[in-house]
Amino acid sequence: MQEKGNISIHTENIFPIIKKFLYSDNEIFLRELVSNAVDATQKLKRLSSLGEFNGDTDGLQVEIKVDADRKTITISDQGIGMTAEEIKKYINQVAFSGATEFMEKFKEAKDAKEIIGKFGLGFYSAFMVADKVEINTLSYQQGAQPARWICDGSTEFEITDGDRATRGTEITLYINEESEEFLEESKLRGILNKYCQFLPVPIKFGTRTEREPDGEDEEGKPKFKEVTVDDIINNTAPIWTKAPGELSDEDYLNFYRELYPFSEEPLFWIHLNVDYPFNLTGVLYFPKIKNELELQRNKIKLFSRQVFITDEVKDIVPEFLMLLHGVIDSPDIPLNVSRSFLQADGNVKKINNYVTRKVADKLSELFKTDRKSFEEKWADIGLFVKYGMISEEKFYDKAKDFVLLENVNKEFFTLEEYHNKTKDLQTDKEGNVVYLYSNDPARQHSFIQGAEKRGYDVLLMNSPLDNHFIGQMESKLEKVRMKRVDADVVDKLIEKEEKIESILSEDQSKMVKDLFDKAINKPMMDVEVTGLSPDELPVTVTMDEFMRRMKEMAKTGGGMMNFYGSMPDKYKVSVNGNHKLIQLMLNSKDEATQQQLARQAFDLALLSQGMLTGADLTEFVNRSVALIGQN
Ligand SMILES: Nc1ncnc2c1ncn2[C@@H]1O[C@H](COP(=O)(O)OP(=O)(O)OP(=O)(O)O)[C@@H](O)[C@H]1O
Repeated sequence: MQEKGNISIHTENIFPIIKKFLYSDNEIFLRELVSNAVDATQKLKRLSSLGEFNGDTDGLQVEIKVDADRKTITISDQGIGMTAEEIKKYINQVAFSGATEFMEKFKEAKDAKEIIGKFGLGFYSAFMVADKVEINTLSYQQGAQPARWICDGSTEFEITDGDRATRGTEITLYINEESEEFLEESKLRGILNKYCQFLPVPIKFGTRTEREPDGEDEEGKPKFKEVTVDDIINNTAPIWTKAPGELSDEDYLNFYRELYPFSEEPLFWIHLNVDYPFNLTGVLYFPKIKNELELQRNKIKLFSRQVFITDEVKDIVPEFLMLLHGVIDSPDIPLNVSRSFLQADGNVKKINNYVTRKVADKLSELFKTDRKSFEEKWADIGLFVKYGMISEEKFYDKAKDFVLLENVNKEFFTLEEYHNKTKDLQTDKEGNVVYLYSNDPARQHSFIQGAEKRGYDVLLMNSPLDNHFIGQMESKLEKVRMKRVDADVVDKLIEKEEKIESILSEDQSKMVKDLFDKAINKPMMDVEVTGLSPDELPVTVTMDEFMRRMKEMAKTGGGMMNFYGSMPDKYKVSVNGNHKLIQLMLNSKDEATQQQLARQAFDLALLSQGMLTGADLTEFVNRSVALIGQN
């Protein structure tokens, strides 16, 4: 038999065009051809289980070989094979019908890349790297004749009788000049590891030597011999294909190590398994995140029936879940994922919601069953939970019951517990419960101490997301305000009805203000004389909560925020009129001494917050030395 024909493509130059646009990703030819070989093998197994094929299906494998001299790569399987009729139908028509459609769409397309993503490349992706492709195949059907198909990348093909003696298909690629890199064994191995690591049929790529026990020597010590075995590059039964009940913790940990060698152990994991309304399996691991938000991304691998697709899972899992590691396998996601496809696909949204829910459920379960360990892991989990709460409404609704607030004394509270803890002492005159927080306990030590002396509690909010988280809590929690502990003097942090009166007369207050204004002599320092408890510090320097937040936002945001960003830093200098130092100042009639005392008290306030630097610090030290010397 010999038959020549024309593949039904109207445009002659289809391959050069496809090649050109797909060049950056041309390694996927191997994924496509190996998965076809795996499919053919799986089909045979299915026929066997249906009783439609009676031969042996044990030990079926797919083999990849490179011949650097002949410049060929062959992919062979022992699957169902094809008859000449089937080649015509599946290769000439089916495999290439995509190409025809592709060309039609391509002609009117504005963005070629988008179009490419929508089409399964399938068999003809072979022409991205090969000048000529040959199929040698023998169908499993009784009495089938072997067939050979050759195509040189033009639209012409040739089918002849083949000489293959065993069932299955062998595809030979005659690698073109630009693609010779694929003839390197290490290159090919890398691609196989990337795409085929978990395919369900053993993939053989060459051989390797192994040590095998070989009896005992004269002294009774075990002997070993070197044997050559097939190098099977894949794990055919990765854990996500198994039922959770069959798996131990060690299995999950081992799989994690297989995915991410040299990584720290994960904190815990979730086994995903759903078959309605979409199919999805997978295992997601919670890594130790700490603060390296950016570094951790792109660690989830996406598979479709155990074929690796991509590790860019944006759009398939919500943004915050991209911090997780692991695998997701869904046949409902096509091999060639394109952004536009994902955005339009209803399943993707459902997958998104499902994964979010499962993650929230798992966290909730951990919290309920072992709160102590949950608290211990909070440094890692916390960032993730907060990220989720900020970015996903659905996640917020679940996480609000297990998100923890940590105070500066390393105690943990749920939102409800914290509210109950603080509501009595920390409610202001407008009925708002004011949550105090510190983003830098070492620096804000004196403020924290002051607040704690009042019986107030101070939260620790020092993670990179806390600014957003604080904003979110205020908008979600009714009548809760957040204030950084150094936003004002402690008496005014939480404004109450009762006021401590200043013992100074109006004139005296005015005098003290003038004295300080003069001594400080800085336009960004606003002096205010107020009556605080006598045991509060004589001078405290603060920046208003609103102003500080606006400035912080201006650093990251733009637009309206620029207005605040461009304003100079403004601080409030609260002078405690009830402190005995102020009396001392007023009693001294010598203005120079008064000035010196005012400046010294101001500098001490700056010093306690690490704000005293440069020439001011030097001057302070000199002045202090002089003051000690006076006694
Ligand atoms: N190794 C093989 N053994 C048996 N049949 C094969 C083999 N390779 C390809 N075929 C047949 O050719 C058809 C076309 O293959 P092609 O890869 O282009 O598309 P596909 O596998 O159906 O879909 P996809 O675009 O997702 O790869 C297959 O559906 C299959 O029937």
